[in-house]
Amino acid sequence: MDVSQILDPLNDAQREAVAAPPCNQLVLAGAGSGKTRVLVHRIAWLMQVEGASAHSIMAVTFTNKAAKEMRARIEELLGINTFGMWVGTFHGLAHRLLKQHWQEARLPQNFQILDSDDQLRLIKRVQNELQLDDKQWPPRQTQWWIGAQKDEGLRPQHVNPGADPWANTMVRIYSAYEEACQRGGLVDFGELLLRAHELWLNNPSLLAHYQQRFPFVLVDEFQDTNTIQYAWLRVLAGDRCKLTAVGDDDQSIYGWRGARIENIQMFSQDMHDVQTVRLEQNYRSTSTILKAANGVIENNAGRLGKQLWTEGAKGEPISLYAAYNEQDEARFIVERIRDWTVSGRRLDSIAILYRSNAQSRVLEEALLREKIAYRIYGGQRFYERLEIKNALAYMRLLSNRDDDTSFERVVNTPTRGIGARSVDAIRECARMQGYSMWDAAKKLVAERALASRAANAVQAFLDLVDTVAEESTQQPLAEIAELVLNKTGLLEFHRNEKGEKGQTRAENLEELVSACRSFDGDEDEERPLLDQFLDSAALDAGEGQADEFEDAVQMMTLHSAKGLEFPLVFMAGVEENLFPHKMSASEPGRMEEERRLCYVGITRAMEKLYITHAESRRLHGQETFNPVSRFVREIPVDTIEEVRLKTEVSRPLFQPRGGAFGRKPGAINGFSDPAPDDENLPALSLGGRVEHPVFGEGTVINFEGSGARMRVQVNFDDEGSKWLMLSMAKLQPL
Ligand SMILES: Nc1ncnc2c1ncn2[C@@H]1O[C@H](COP(=O)(O)OP(=O)(O)OP(=O)(O)O)[C@@H](O)[C@H]1O
Ligand SMILES: [Mg+2]
Repeated sequence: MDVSQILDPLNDAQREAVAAPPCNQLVLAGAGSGKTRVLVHRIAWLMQVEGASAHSIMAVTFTNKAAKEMRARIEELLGINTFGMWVGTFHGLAHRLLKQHWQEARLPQNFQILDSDDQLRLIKRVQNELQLDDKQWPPRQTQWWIGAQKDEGLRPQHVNPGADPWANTMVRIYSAYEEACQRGGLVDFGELLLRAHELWLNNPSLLAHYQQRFPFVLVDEFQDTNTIQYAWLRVLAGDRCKLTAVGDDDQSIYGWRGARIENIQMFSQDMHDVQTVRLEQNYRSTSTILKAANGVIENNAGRLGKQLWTEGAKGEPISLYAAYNEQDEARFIVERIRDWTVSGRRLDSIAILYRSNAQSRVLEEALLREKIAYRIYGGQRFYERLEIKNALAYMRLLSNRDDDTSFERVVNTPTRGIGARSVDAIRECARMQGYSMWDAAKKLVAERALASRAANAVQAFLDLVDTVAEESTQQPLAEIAELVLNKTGLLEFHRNEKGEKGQTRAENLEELVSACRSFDGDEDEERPLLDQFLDSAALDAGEGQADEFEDAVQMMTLHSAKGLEFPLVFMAGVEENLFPHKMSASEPGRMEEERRLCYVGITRAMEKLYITHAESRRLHGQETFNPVSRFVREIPVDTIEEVRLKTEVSRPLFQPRGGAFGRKPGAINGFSDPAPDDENLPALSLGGRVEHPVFGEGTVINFEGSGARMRVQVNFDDEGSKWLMLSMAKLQPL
């Protein structure tokens, strides 16, 4: 039997894990140490050497994509089909199980999965039936609460609300919601897991069947399992099945969604005869990148503690770029991508990582402008996002009431009591009369052809659009966008959604205001800026996602980058309040989770890492000034190098005070031989005092570039040192 292709590509510690006799295993190791590789090779080993059939193996992965890759890799190693092997995410596997055993799970055969939006709507309906006011009982909050109970494996009857009236009401809604789901044959995401768990608990013979079927279960990214997932695994494993859990406590980043790092420690206690394997050699990154990552994560307390080393080359230093704003940041990244591809590298060797979804917009625009293909991993392109399309539809109606697509899109968004039947009637009338839907709606209302409630709602919608249109005349584009978001209730709707999705949608909407603010339009165009903007947004959306096989830059949030690796990585927006996210500041636990996220980000890079931050950033419609992230300061200084733009002037222009800078007297700009575009710039001198409208007073300590692109570094008395674009910074010499 030739097992060399399974064992040869492994080091000793990895081999020990892969070739161990069947046992419970915990592989605990840092990023890039080959945990996922061990998992894959272990499966190959079990099949090749222990005689396990594909049928007898279950592997849990973090994404469906990872599942696919795992199968492909095993098939490549063994040259066999993995048909019958269960590989997937917890949710995917639970769904598969429930589909097969719908009767035992007390579900109708054609049960439907409720996505988060549908779930919210159902919760609203249930609350209305219970005569609970949405304002007092925000449905998002209820949704979040029910999800949290399910993640902990709790049904309504398991929750003890005590005398707390709030908790009592939550339990009441939970019960009613559960009944409604059961009546409708509906299963939400949390329910998939809970139901699958109960399926086994309630059906011992079925459980016995699966325990026999799956003597081997392997789990990747174990540090991010929640209570119900872990319970599910343990029940399945019983005391016969051998469980291999692979993880890294330093990469636990889903605590906010109920994941429990403690499961790693529990594992050794709960399972017997656990072989614990530590992998310490990193194969992914240069020693510089590894050192930086280690430097950051060391600041967390209570780690399980791991050493990570590499034989890899030292590589290039990490480049830190202080952009003066988000546009400059995007421009910088695009230029570096160009440099990289000029040297013959592919685009898909590059990833741009960011903390929040809304950050992608400026980056996307810069890439589109430069015609660089990109793909947003695990998400949609900005202008294709549901909430953005809704807002744009309103803006289109302002400009053209006869835009039927937009009319249909938002006539009942956010919901205002215009049902499908009324919309059908409007569409039909429009068709018969050759009207636009807008005109048809007006006609039907005037003729009292709709039920009175619907008619009122339609009238309210027509009035709303007219009013916003009226208020928008002569307004700048960004104000129009703000009017739309506020008056239509779109922003409020998403803000009231509890949980990450609502938060993300609200942020994206605010980001749309930023997009409007920085939209210049074409000077030669006579059409209103609004129309130009709408066209440009439609074009951006129409470009479509680069398809799966096209060579493209990968863009994603730091969360979705887990488990992946790329030769070149950009971490963008590494600023306080953005990353660490401002919501984490108050809780030490959350701050440590943000730091782990930073560790995940840094360790995605194989050869080269760029970290960028912006002195000023327009995000979510607001201009913010954030200092560089504390995480950057935690990176050892000898691994990092600040990127400076080349100074384009060679003549000495400086006026050091007291000669500390050892240059000939002179001003930074404007004094000797001013370039034409220098004329409006304030005359500053090195060592001179200046005042900034936001940062207050400070001392000029450095400069680079020239003319309109000159940047100066000012050490502000209260805010510390910052690089500012001289032409934009509104600095006053004192
Ligand atoms: N023994 C080895 N020899 C050569 N390359 C290896 C070895 N082990 C792993 N690698 C390579 O190192 C990289 C990291 O491996 P892998 O993705 O399995 O690490 P990981 O521990 O799962 O990382 P993460 O914590 O980020 O999920 C991969 O490119 C992998 O192919
Ligand atoms: Mg991995």
